[in-house]
Amino acid sequence: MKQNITVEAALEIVLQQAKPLESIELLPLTAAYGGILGAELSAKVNHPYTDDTAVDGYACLEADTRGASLGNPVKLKVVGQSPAGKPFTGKLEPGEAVQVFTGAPIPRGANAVIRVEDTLREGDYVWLMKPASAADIRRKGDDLVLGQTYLHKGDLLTPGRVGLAAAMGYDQLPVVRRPRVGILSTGDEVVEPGEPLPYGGVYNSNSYSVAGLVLEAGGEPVILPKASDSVEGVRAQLQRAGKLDLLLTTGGVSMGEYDIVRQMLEREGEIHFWKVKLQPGGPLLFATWNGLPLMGLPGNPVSAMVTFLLFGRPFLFKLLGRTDAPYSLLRAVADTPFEANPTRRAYRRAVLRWENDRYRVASTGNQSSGVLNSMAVGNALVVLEAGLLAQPGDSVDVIPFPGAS
Ligand SMILES: Nc1nc2c(c(=O)[nH]1)N[C@H]1C(S)=C(S)[C@@H](COP(=O)(O)OP(=O)(O)OC[C@H]3O[C@@H](n4cnc5c(N)ncnc54)[C@H](O)[C@@H]3O)O[C@H]1N2
Ligand code: MOO
Repeated sequence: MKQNITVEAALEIVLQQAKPLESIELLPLTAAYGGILGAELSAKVNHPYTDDTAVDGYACLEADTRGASLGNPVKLKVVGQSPAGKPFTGKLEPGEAVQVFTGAPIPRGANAVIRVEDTLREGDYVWLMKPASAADIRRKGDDLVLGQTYLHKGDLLTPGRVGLAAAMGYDQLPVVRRPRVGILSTGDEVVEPGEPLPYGGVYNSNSYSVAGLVLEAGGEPVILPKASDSVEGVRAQLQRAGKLDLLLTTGGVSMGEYDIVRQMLEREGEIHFWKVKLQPGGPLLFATWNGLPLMGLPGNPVSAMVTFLLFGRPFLFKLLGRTDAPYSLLRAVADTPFEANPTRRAYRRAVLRWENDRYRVASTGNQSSGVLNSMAVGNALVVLEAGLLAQPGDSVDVIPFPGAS
């Protein structure tokens, strides 16, 4: 078992254990948002289907309209209408115009369009106050070319991408199965919200904050009932939960008194590392139990969330084959001091904002790992290498919380 390793070394071990999921399910478009695309997708159609008009107006021959102006309008005969969805099927001849509506195909014989506001209709005729031009024609395949690949394996299915898939002709999408992530909170003092809180008790927040993070990373959280005090009890709960891809436990890792989970690991597990040089979250543990990857998140509410963000989220991204980064890093100007940890890399909760063309960050205040409020008020972590503090005005590295603003 490795101990007291760096964040980078720990992440490498975590990622080594993350095996991309092979299973793909076909989901209707409305169920696909937030999922990860499991295959390359090429367009089944051209879009636009054919050359069409970008404006409401009249299609005609450009040569017929050259020199048209308010003082010298050009008169064309209107020979038909082409609303979107009901294309004009005839052929336009010189001196003629067809009334068209945005999205309608350009009739055969026409090569230009004039906007309706630059015309005057008079019975079967239309006066053009300007020359018609080809600029308002959208060309066949301008957006999508039949057979070309536009969406890629590993893409996060954002609303724009789901919309694009629909435009490409797909009613169902191959989506990577969401990894099932068990969440097991330990600790005798931990009580479920809604129950009376006894002296010295604390409500279970970890299961719920971490479940939200799992969901946000693309996983399916499975909150397990509080661990009973035997390995068999935990095993029975896990069996009831069905097959898991990762088990997250919270609590009980600080001094190796890892209670049931420790017993489980001793009997049938392998600990890959315990303790990482970071704060909060120093006592993080990572193991394999009975073939199941197990991340022992520290019990302190902030530590559990921060370690999930730094290690659990990248693990799930790899399982899902996501091609986007699990989190981003940017630079900001510190508005308040940020305290260093002498021996570990520190991640300080902060409020990040954009002001006068630059990012600025301010501490959320009390940085104790028990102050969960800081994860609600804050929207970012300031990253400080061991021994390096930051003073107001210094430029610092910042990780914005994914999905927060
Ligand atoms: N003597 C030492 N004590 C501690 C050390 C150490 O190195 N030596 N490390 C500290 C650090 S750092 C952390 S982080 C915590 C981690 O402790 P554990 O993982 O063993 O967690 P617990 O002791 O079970 O709980 C810590 C804290 O968090 C509260 N908690 C636990 N579970 C939940 C939950 N589901 N929801 C809300 N709050 C929870 C618990 O009541 C404790 O207050 O250890 C330090 N101690
Ligand atoms: O690592 Mo603990 O999370 O410092 O509080």
